[in-house]
Amino acid sequence: MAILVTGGAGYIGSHMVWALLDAGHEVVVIDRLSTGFRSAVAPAARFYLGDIAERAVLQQIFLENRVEAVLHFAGSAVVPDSIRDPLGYYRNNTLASQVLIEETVRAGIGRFIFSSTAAVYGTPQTDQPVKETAEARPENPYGRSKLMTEAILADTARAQSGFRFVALRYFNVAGAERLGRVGQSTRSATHLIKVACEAALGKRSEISVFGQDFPTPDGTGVRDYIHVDDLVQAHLKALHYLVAGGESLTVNCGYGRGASVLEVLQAVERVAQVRLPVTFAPRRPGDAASVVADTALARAVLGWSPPHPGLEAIILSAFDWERRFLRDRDSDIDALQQRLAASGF
Ligand SMILES: NC(=O)c1ccc[n+]([C@@H]2O[C@H](COP(=O)([O-])OP(=O)(O)OC[C@H]3O[C@@H](n4cnc5c(N)ncnc54)[C@H](O)[C@@H]3O)[C@@H](O)[C@H]2O)c1
Ligand SMILES: O=c1ccn([C@@H]2O[C@H](COP(=O)(O)OP(=O)(O)O[C@H]3O[C@H](CO)[C@@H](O)[C@H](O)[C@H]3O)[C@@H](O)[C@H]2O)c(=O)[nH]1
Repeated sequence: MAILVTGGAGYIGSHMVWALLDAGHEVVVIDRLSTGFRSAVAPAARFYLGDIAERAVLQQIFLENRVEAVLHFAGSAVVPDSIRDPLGYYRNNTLASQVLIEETVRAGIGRFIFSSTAAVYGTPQTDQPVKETAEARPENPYGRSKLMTEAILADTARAQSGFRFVALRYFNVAGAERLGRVGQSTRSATHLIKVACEAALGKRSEISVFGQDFPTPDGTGVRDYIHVDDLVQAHLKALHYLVAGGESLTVNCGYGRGASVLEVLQAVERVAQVRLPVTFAPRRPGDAASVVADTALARAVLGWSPPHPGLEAIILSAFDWERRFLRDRDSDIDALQQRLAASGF
């Protein structure tokens, strides 16, 4: 039996593929390579170049492979892009997901894990950390496009007794795989930690802090940054949960710890031992002030309680990947592992 990973050539999906293979699963990937890379897909995975909105390619995959679960990462993931191109985001995150869900149900596959996001909360109105039961009030089309897909999944699971899902609401994912086989290679990245690592290595001439007037302790945006390896482990737990007969579930994936933009930039400066070329800019449209996960449900129901590496350890893994990516793709993985171990990660 195989696991289908949509978006398996992307940042998080490529880490997932390695982890599934390591756990002994057969893995099938579909990716249209819009933001992902063929080279990021582990060689042992079976790769289909295609769009999840294309029914024919999905039907071919389900015909040619005995798929027991779908892990759905494919999507568009950049908040500011969603403001510029809302229809593109609804098309790719909501409508294309609807096609995938429909074909999954039609193929009789009853287990589905969805990459949702903390962006569904907007800036939570209740006290933080935010629980899954908090009212979802997304502040941008990206968050709304994902929330609609959550609704499609919930309604489908209510109507189809054989179909169950876990929607994982990721907080801000960062870092590179501990083993160094894969990392974040996103072109023209907008993610704070990646952008800051690029600036530290001279790949960018400056890094902007978007907004200093948020209602947060230092006025800059606060997020719950989580290491990609820990997120991938949450998916393995979610898969076991569904296989064991667990009911459909929507659950946060974060550490329950917030860091401001300035705290992240200071940590990058400590890790990289450089001063960053920081400039200050107005708020970025669609950005929430602060969002930090309540982690109780993930611990209680999935048994997922990652060891909470420090922010610097997450940044170090991202920075080392970025440097290897820049200088030498064949650099010594042992040395990287030793540095990560020495950092307590
Ligand atoms: N990175 C984060 O911090 C974060 C946080 C919350 C949720 N997410 C979600 O996790 C998922 C993966 O994010 P990522 O950071 O790895 O992004 P990514 O852009 O690196 O990966 C997305 C992958 O999906 C592929 N893809 C996009 N649309 C497709 C389509 N219609 N058909 C086939 N392939 C398609 C892309 O080519 C890419 O390989 C996304 O759904 C994103 O919304 C990411
Ligand atoms: O150059 C930059 C980039 C970001 N930020 C700020 O840093 C914070 C984090 O921004 P970013 O790294 O772009 O992440 P988010 O906009 O929070 O979105 C990420 O995290 C979400 C979950 O919280 C995911 O759903 C998205 O896919 C993912 O891009 C925000 O306050 C931004 O305003 C800056 O100040 N300067």
